[in-house]
Amino acid sequence: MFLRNLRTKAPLVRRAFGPAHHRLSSLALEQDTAARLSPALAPAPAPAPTSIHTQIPASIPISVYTDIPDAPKPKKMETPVAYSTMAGRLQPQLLKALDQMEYKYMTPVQQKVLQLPNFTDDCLVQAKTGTGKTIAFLLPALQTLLTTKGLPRSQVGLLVLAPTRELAQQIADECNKLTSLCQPPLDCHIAVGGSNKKSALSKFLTGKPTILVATPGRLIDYLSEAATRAKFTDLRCLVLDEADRMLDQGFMPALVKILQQMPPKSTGWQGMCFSATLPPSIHKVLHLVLKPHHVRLSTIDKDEVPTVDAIPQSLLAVDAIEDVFPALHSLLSCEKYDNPMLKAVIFSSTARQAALMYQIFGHTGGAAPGKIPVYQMHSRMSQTARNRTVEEFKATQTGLLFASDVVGRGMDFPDVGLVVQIGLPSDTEQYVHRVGRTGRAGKLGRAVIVLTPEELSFVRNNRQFPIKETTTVHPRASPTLSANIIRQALEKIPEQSKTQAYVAFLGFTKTLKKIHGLEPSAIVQLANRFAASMGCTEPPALDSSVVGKMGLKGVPGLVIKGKNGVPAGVPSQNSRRPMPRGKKPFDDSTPSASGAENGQNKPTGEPRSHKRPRRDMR
Ligand SMILES: Nc1ncnc2c1ncn2[C@@H]1O[C@H](COP(=O)(O)OP(=O)(O)OP(=O)(O)O)[C@@H](O)[C@H]1O
Repeated sequence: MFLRNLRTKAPLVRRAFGPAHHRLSSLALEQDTAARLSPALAPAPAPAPTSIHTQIPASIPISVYTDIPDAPKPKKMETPVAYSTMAGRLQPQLLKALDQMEYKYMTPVQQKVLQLPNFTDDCLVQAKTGTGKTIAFLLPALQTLLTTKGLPRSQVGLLVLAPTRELAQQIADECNKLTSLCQPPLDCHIAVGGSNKKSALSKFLTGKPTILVATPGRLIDYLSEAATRAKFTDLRCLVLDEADRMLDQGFMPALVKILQQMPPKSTGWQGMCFSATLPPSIHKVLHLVLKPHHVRLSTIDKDEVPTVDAIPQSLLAVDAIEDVFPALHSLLSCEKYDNPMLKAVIFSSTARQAALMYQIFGHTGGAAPGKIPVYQMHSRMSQTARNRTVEEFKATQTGLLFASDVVGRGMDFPDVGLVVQIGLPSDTEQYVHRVGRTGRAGKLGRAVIVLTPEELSFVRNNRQFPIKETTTVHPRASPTLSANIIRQALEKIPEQSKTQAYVAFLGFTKTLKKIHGLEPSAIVQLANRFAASMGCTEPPALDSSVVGKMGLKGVPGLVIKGKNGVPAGVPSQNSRRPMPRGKKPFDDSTPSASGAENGQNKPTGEPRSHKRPRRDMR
């Protein structure tokens, strides 16, 4: 495998993934790199290398990582309990549906929830990603709906709130499977943004929506109508999936508005909060949906990390931001070589970067390894394109999905074997959820995080995760070839895409100022190097209003339209000569140099969703 036993060869690996000009550089350049990196990472100076690579100063002191704990030993599996034992406690039509879904045994979280003496208790439930929490909250809630006398089917008895449209749809799909045998039917409606509100609302008002799965924004729209509000007077259960997200500052105002339109908690509706991560910050707001004496369940031990044990987590530390795309290319090529049916999700920090990487690796740039479909998923796409991507990526056996965090939580894409995170997640919880897109339902998976020196503090500050620095150079890895393929791909990417990715990078990096510890001028410098890594010969020119909104007015290094000799309203010519340094012919000497494998001759990775992204959806 590509990423193994790094410790002995780390300096070599990092050199291998440096851009062409790094690798051609003299010792002086390497020393310069070391000086640049050490302050970011190591409190102590780097130990002198003692290996055969003595002539190469270790840019990152290996000792920094030696105390990262090994992956925890998997917990002893408890004997699974069959769903058939729930006869008498769950309605026969639910049990039959579970059987049809081939869910013979309860997962641990399902077992814990279904062993509660009372299915109508308020509860806060934590269980690892991919362990069946959806069924764990749906079953007790559906059981209540099916057994409560006097609940009119045209009234919403169960309301599930989820943070994203795709997750809401996925929950509704699972719910429909569970209720498929119920007679009379239990109708599940969905209220999410990006769809035709008028027709969905009309169906909701004229139909029998006993269950509603919604995202907060669209539900608030719905609730502005008195007739819609009247549908909730008999509410029996409210579930917050991804509860910590639903209760964070971003969603809190919307949640409060929704709760104001619901019957008061004193009417007795049940509150259920589920997530793989429950940071302490949520406890002060739990009272909004849970009674003070609610039940707390967890399948995660106190001293255990919330990531799945069966997912080895690796760090691929690159020398510099310029190395990220070539390193990713090399990683994916080697992974594809090892596993021709590779199915991977590659997360980016921003929608624009996800779109850019889709272009680099997909139809436009053609840098993906041969014969692998490439998909994109982010908030800048139309909802139709997003839905199509979800459907197709769920169904495909192999493919690369370049995604932003719209699918970072909750989404269940079967058989994803690899998750790659490019750069920092927005927070520790998001790291856990992204990793959790693989290794689901007991399957195997691996997770890699690709970090630049400026980002390595994430590993240092989160030693609870068993992240191992990666090492072994894969025999098929050819950094020169990867750098060249990426350079060629970047030449085909429209300048506008690069400018958008640059602006998004600036914005995101600024929001993470606390993590980076970077001053505004350093953020701009880093963003300008990101621009260089996209093949821009100068930083993209920005409108001064954009710069003002980001709070970066007057920060040196930015190119402002109408200033710096750049005409107003005209984008800078930043992509005419991409990556001018280190331009070299393809490295045909490596085994993986065939055009078919590396996409030199034709656009590899046929895109599956190439509808033009819609502007500013978020
Ligand atoms: N009892 C079961 N037996 C077999 N498979 C199951 C069972 N329950 C759920 N699954 C499957 O496990 C997978 C993960 O389920 P689910 O999406 O509910 O996980 P989750 O815990 O909510 O994950 P996340 O934290 O990422 O939201 C799904 O593919 C689901 O079909």
